[in-house]
Amino acid sequence: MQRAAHGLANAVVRELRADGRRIYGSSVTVLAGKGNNGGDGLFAAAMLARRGMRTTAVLTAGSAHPDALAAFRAAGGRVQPLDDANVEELAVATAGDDVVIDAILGTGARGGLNGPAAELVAALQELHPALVVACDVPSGVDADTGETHWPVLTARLTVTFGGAKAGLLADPGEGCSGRVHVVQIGIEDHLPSPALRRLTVHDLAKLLPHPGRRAQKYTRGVVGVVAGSARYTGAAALSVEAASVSGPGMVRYLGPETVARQVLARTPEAIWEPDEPGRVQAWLLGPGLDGSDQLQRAKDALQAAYDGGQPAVVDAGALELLPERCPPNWILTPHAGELTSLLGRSEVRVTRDDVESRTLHFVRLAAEHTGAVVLLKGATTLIASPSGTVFSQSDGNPWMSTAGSGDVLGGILGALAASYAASGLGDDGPFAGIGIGPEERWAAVAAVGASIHGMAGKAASGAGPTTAAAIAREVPETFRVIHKYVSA
Ligand SMILES: NC(=O)C1=CN([C@@H]2O[C@H](COP(=O)(O)OP(=O)(O)OC[C@H]3O[C@@H](n4cnc5c(N)ncnc54)[C@H](O)[C@@H]3O)[C@@H](O)[C@H]2O)[C@H](O)CC1
Ligand SMILES: [K+]
Repeated sequence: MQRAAHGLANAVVRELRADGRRIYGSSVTVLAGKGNNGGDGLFAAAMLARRGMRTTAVLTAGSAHPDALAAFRAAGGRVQPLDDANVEELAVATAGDDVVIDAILGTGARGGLNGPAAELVAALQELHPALVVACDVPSGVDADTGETHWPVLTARLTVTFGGAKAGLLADPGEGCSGRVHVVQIGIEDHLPSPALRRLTVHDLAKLLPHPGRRAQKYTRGVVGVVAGSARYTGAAALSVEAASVSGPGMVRYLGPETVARQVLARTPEAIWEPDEPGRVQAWLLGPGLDGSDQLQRAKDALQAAYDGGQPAVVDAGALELLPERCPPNWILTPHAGELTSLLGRSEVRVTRDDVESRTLHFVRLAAEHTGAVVLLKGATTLIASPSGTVFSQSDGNPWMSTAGSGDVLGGILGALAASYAASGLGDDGPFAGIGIGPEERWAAVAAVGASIHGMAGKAASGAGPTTAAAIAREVPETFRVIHKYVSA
């Protein structure tokens, strides 16, 4: 607990300094619950009091961790028990402080806040305190699933202990947590393996496909793309362009001649396949599909992938063409609305809102029911393997929610699937090298793609508007940025 409290107190000091504020004389209120989460908060506030901060503890449950409360009082902190009569007054006073530490509920929470604590947090959320730092998890966020129970006080920073909890890596929980800072407290070796895994740029540097000295275009991975239509020519152009800049040996395009002309105008390196396509190592099916001819081409390609054991990235309209059970090297890329339809195929009747409030639960369920890797697109992208492992990537920014962005993601994924199908997923490959087991590797491939897409989108956007085409154009530079992290 002391190490946790030290980590929390130091993070608060760093954040205040980054805001250009003095520590001495600044004010902090810790909202302290009755358990060990409150204990962490009170011990941390005692340390801040000893550094000259004006400190108040609002005891939200009447009692508090005895030793921590004693330490807080001994350090000169002011204690304010919360009750029905002083909610408004305490909310206004707390909101005016330089820092609010949310230490009401942590991993011991069952459901969300209630009573005066809930009223206080709801009022504080409306008053927008200058700086909110959550202790371990924002109170009201389920540490295991990321599900949230209103009200939750949105944090700028969450200081968590031992490891990033799943609830901080899955929406809606991630959206309430701000930046996450992990404090090592010496229990790491005793923690179960994380329920969610996030690939870092260092992981990506180890995993990115690299052509061997004697590579040639057929050995580096050829991807077949069935996308677009007379009505949605852009989807074909964007997904083929994105695939071609993501490292395959070649991109074969299947679609109507009118669309192929526009595709080749943007990506002359692609090969149009008007009839039986040449050999591919992976498929991308679905962006912008419309009309019976394209749907038939997608059906034929899906059947060829199924019969040939080839990986397939299945997006948008092609999601309607899936067999009852998919091979584990298929990557489905629904958004929340498409996930509800996917789940409906196995009689799971949910709404888009249901999915968005329980993203981790439903992405896992979809992978289990379909047998495929399921990549659920969103502010945080979750990638579930049918084996139950989930990756969480959150490298992009909200400007990427623009037309065609999903088509670009599909192209990146298709190219990576082709490159890795040619080599890299074996037990002697880079995925095994970072502890990714054989049943998780296709989910990891999808996580690599989601991360590259996010990084490219954030770079293309800077802090402003961008387009899907600009995201695709940023992919080569993103590979170069990642490559800088290759340890010498
Ligand atoms: N796990 C570890 O190795 C460490 C944990 N640390 C900190 O401890 C908390 C978890 O503390 P715990 O006492 O188990 O529970 P909480 O403090 O999270 O919850 C407080 C208490 O409140 C009651 N409660 C449960 N649900 C509700 C609710 N919805 N409304 C009101 N009250 C509720 C219940 O009785 C709980 O016991 C962890 O987050 C860390 O901050 C250590 O510091 C580090 C090691
Ligand atoms: K908390």
